[in-house]
Amino acid sequence: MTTISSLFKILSCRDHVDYVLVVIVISSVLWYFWLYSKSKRQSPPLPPGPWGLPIVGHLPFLKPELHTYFQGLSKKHGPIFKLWFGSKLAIVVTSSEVACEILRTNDAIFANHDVPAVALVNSYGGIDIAWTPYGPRLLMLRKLCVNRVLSNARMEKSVDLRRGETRRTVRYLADLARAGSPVDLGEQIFLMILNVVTQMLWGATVKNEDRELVGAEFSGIIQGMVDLLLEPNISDFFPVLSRFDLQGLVKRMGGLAQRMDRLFDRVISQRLGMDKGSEGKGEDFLEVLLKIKNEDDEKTNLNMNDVKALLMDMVLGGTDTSVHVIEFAMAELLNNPDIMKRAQQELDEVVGKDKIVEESHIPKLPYILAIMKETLRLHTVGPLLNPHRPSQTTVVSGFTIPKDSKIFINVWAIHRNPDVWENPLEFDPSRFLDQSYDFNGNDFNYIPFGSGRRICVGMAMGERVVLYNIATLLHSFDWRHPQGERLKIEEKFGITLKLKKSTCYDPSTKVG
Ligand code: HEM
Repeated sequence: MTTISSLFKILSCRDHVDYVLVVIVISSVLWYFWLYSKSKRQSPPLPPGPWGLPIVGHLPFLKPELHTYFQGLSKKHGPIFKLWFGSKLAIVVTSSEVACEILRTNDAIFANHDVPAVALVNSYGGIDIAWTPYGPRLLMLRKLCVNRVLSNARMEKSVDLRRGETRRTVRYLADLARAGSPVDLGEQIFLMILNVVTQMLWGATVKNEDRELVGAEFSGIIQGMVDLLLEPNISDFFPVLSRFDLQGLVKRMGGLAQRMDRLFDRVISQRLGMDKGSEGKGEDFLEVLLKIKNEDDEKTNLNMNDVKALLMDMVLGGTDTSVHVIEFAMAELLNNPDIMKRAQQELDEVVGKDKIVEESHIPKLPYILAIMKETLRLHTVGPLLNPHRPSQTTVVSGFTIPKDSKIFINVWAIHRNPDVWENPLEFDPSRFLDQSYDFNGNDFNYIPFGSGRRICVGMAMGERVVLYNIATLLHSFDWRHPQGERLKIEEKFGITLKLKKSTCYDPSTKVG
């Protein structure tokens, strides 16, 4: 009672009424700010996305050609949308602006990859470049590879190893051409690139008589690993189940990884057994990596498993990608004889009709470079990059992207955006002749090698190998479809995009 009566007393006094009004106004303002800051503190929503089923989420609805499937969904759900793969949240990005927010503005946060269960097995526990999370160790490994193993200077020293392999394939194709036999070019390109890559890895180490044997064993293991990396794995969608390896994929990868490890041991012991005088002559990658391992440098500090994991990266990263770029380029050229003729004219002018192509000619072949760029635009062999993973929850384009979600950047769809590319489905290398796009990932409308901290470390080697081999195939032969038909160029989605059906070609020899 006393309180109420004193309140009345206060209110009855005019000074006190003013006082109360001031308190009410201040409280209202404070309350408003509290509400405002509370609403600010609530995180923005997750990106939109289609409905999924309980537990399995969107898994039952996925289509094998993920790149085209995601492109279709983006038309309905926008440039950034979400899907649940079991308990894993996937975020799909389909615009260069959002890709830039992820790969440039927030690059340090998103510069990690989501390691599939099987990849842990064939990468010595994820210690290689592709799976090491962003941090000092990754920076050290990448620097070492870019500056010392895959650098342009190092490439120069291994020119002879690459030339030998490519010329060997040309001689074989020339024999087939003379006999009038059509060529399964996909198979030949695979063997040629595999040999080129292995020559660079240990070509100066493995003796001639052992080469075929190592090559055959190696090729079988690589194919098996690529297939396993592609297989959808329950352990990745429900990590709590991973220890059961319900599909036995980890076990199968373990078998292949053991075979590969034995093969690495065999090659390494050959190199270690070589007499001191032969060191440095061949300049293969193995020799360089072993030298780095033996250096007394605290910052580098590689052990033998690190060396093997890096060799694995180069094999897996270097083979499939380059093979498919060359295969797509040749298929498009077969369908576009005018473009093939223009490329051959450039080669005849720069190289000469009766000479053979050398890597030193490459900087003088802008049209061949434009063919490679256009092939990588239209048939982006790394269509979704290697999915990135944020190390912390982040806001992108007004949406919350939770820590550890799986980020797919649909570069394939970005490269076909009609607002940027005129007639995007047409194969037209001349759009690259003005040099406005390069491979460095600075313009997010064109990022075939990725961009930022996780951009491909083998870009210099990939560019060289692809250009040199396309140039050699076009300069040495005229190519035709055996039945003279137009090819149906269909893509097959995988860790790398490839031609659905390998095609037969009719080569006729220009120079032997
Ligand atoms: C034309 C040929 C090639 C293309 C189109 C290509 C494309 C790519 C792409 C798109 C990525 C993923 C970037 C990302 O996740 O953001 C990548 C990563 C990588 N590439 Fe390549 N690549 C090629 C050749 C090579 C070669 C020749 C090697 C090695 C000898 C190589 C080794 C790697 C490695 C180790 C990574 C992982 C980098 C990391 O995660 O930090 N690539 N490449």
